[in-house]
Amino acid sequence: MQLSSQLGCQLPVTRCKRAQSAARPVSRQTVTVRATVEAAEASGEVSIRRRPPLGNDTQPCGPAMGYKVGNLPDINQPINILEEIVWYKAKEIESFREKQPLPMLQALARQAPPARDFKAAILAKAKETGKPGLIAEVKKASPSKGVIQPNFDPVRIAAAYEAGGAACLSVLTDEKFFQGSFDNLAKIKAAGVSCPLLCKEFIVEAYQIFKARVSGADAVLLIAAVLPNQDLAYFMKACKALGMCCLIEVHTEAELARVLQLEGLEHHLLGINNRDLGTFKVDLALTQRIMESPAGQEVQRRGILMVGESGIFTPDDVAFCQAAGVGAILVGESLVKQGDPTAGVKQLLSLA
Ligand SMILES: O=C(O)c1ccccc1NCC(=O)[C@H](O)[C@H](O)COP(=O)(O)O
Repeated sequence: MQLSSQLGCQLPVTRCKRAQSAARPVSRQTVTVRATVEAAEASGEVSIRRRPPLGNDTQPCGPAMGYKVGNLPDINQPINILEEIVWYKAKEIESFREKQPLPMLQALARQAPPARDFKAAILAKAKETGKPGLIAEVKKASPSKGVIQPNFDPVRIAAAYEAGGAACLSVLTDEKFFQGSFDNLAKIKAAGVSCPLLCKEFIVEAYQIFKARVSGADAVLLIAAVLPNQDLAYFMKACKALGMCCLIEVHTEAELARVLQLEGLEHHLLGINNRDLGTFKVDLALTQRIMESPAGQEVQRRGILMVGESGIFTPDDVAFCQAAGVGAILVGESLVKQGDPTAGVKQLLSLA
């Protein structure tokens, strides 16, 4: 594979630089000056820090964007759940890599059946139903709600979503915080479900993209709060080489403005996640606000497929997101907790 030598480097350049700068001592004053909510929101830059490679005991992990120092008892603690998840990923990836080194995954990826067209499946379903294309999420648990579906059978749920009219499926693979797994993804793929599959993971290394592909994913999630544009571009390139599409997720208008500078977005999807990662509150009005902003208008002008994510429970919520201008919705909790997910999908999309 052409890209294998480039992708053999596990740390994109920007991440190496961040790790170095994290090693410098951080004064309280620096934190006070730089770490304001306004600065984080206005910049649209990455708000999630990486854990220093040698651990927080030996290296401070840097000022926390978005938090006033008075609100943060210890800058070496994660500022929110997303940062906590991302810090844990380093350990998790290391343990995966011990069992399956990258060259092994790359060889398996070369033998895998080709990825299916995630974006085309959404557009086709939206045309057929007149509703936003549904990405239905196979989600057992979450940090905000704990266990959502105790009677969790990923293959049964995936097949039921497809029968109800979902365009694509999202499969949570994070084990520690969502009780998901890459095995669930592989099982759903092996069961012959024909909806294209999104690997819902917290990607920080190209290794995870290969693991997703080998497990049957057709698309992966990339989170703008975690990844600077240089990393996003690098991972988009890796996905393209593997025939996969990306769902690039933003939480703010400024993040959207930043990711709009990336090339080739027309082949991918952008998502607005309505969940505040500090409070866990979901607010669909965020999708509306961002779609009405100058960056949102640019998305519409350029015909980029937009996804409304999180907190969608009723047909009215679907109509609200559609009116805001999104062409797809990503729904987990409200569908997965239903006894009959097929009926749940039909009801949500008001399909006969
Ligand atoms: O779901 C959470 O509690 C959560 C917490 C921290 C980071 C991400 C989280 N969820 C991931 C998602 O984006 C949702 O699973 C997805 O958008 C579906 O949301 P919902 O329909 O509200 O289950």
